[in-house]
Amino acid sequence: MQWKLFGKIGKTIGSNHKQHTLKAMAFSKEENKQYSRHLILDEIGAIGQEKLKASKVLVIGAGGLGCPVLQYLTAAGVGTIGIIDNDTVDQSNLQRQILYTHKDIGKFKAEVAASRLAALNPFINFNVYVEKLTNQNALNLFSCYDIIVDGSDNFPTRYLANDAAILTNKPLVFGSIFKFEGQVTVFNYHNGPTYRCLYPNPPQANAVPNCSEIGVLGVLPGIIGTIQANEVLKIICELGTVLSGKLLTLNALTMVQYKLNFKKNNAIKITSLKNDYHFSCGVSKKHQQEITYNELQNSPENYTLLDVRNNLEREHYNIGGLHIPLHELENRYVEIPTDKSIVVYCKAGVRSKMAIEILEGKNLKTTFINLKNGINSI
Ligand SMILES: Nc1ncnc2c1ncn2[C@@H]1O[C@H](COP(=O)(O)OP(=O)(O)OP(=O)(O)O)[C@@H](O)[C@H]1O
Repeated sequence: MQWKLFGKIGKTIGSNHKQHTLKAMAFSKEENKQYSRHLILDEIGAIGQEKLKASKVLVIGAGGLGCPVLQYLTAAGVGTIGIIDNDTVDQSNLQRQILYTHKDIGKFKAEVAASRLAALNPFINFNVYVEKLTNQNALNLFSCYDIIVDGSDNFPTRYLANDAAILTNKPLVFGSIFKFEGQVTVFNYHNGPTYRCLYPNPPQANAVPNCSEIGVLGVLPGIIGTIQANEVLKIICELGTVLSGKLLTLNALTMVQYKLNFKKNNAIKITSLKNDYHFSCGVSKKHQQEITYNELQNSPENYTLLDVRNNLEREHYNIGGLHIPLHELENRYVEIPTDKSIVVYCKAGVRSKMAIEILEGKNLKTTFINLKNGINSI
């Protein structure tokens, strides 16, 4: 596993924060100054701050949710923070991923995040993993931390993180966002309810689009990520009531929030990680032909292009071809010529897959091919 350390290299102190020998931790004059507003809180004080320093938290994803989680955990003085993300900064991330600037476009998020966070708090150890969380690395990685925070944006990662948290006996602080709504809860807290108790069945193939497909209010991950960070601090400092068995939902437009109770389902047993989380989460159950943009460029005359993005995206940039937005496809598929194979495209290759599923049910006498990773790949 490839990882780097930023900031101060700290002592390794067990895997369960409750077992840390707190008296071994001493704060420098500088740390005392940095954490002074925590230190004067009766509920945190020196003991709580020592617990924070002794704790190790892994954050999956340094995106919309990960950025505020990381900032507040760093500022609060969580001693060791792991950041796993294999993605690079894209200009469209800057609307909500507040650790990054224009200068960071194209750089690895996990690396940029760690160097920015080290400037915020030089007393923290950062472990940077520029890779994807997979069923190959999850168990080893999770076992190095006390608490896991899920800031990812996809179902395979959520089910994988859930199962790995159960197998390594770690609390998993979950957050998710969709347009104007967010959810937060804590899974597997003291063996409490898990993601599979709340959502036993993964959604149907491509049934739920992600932020790049549907959009998200920029401030929403800030709100939800901050609530996730709050849960982490509560767990470490043993404060308040942890959101275990309770799903907090928040609508940023109405500011209405609910706390929905859910129970542990003892019939659900996780004994090992699954071989293929992509398959089990239905990202692509049915095999679809795919073509890369480079392959398409070799013989464009052999294909008709079909753009299924919305009007605004089309106006902003397109690579030609017919334009039928996904939501109009059911009514307008008859407009598609069938003399050539159809290469369907969208921004990231998700809506185009949904479009192909629809079109394949229409018995048109042609072949539909997905443009791999959409026009993002150009
Ligand atoms: N399995 C995984 N391992 C590591 N990081 C992951 C994994 N799955 C998702 N992520 C990361 O989680 C972050 C989620 O961030 P966010 O929801 O803001 O979406 P994004 O991918 O950055 O942006 P967009 O969806 O608009 O393209 C991303 O940086 C992504 O790389």
